[in-house]
Amino acid sequence: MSSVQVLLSRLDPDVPLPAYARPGDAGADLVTTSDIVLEPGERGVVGTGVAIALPPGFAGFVHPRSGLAARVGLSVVNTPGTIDAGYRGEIKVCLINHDPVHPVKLTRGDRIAQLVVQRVEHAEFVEVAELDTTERGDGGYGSTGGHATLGAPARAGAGEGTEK
Ligand SMILES: O=c1ccn([C@H]2C[C@H](O)[C@@H](COP(=O)(O)OP(=O)(O)OP(=O)(O)O)O2)c(=O)[nH]1
Ligand SMILES: [Mg+2]
Repeated sequence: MSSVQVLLSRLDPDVPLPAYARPGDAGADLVTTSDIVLEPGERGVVGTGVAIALPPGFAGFVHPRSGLAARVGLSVVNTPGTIDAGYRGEIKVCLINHDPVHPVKLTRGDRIAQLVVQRVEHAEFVEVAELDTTERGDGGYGSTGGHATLGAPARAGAGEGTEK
């Protein structure tokens, strides 16, 4: 995998730097600098202890970790969070507990999200009178079918999805 050098400043010297867990991983894990308990449905912004200087033409995207999402319902409210190349502040993560029943307890140093660094383009928006015709046209939001349907309202206290 190609790599790009990203300058980093540690704002909290005692927490681990973002790191790729395995060779070839797309995301470098980010840690929380604070202990936090999120009640069901609650969100909270945590620091990661680092600031970065992405080169022009790159952006960072803060994604949830799938293991935490599946095991405890932890996600990122604005997933993926966008880190602009010009941003020099601390990378923060707006976490949310999607579990309907259990609180999520996080401890300083826990890996809570992952940063994906990608090349991005700036669009040059060119206004025209009419756009070209395509097979999809203006069909969206389930126009190709295959979407789920609503079931009966959930029981109070139900917390676990059922695998069928
Ligand atoms: O998960 C995130 C998302 C954003 N940011 C920082 C870096 C980013 O460059 C800046 C602005 O993010 P964004 O543009 O998404 O937020 P906004 O609400 O549009 O703020 P602004 O008006 O400052 O652009 O906030 C984070 O630290 N973590
Ligand atoms: Mg913005």
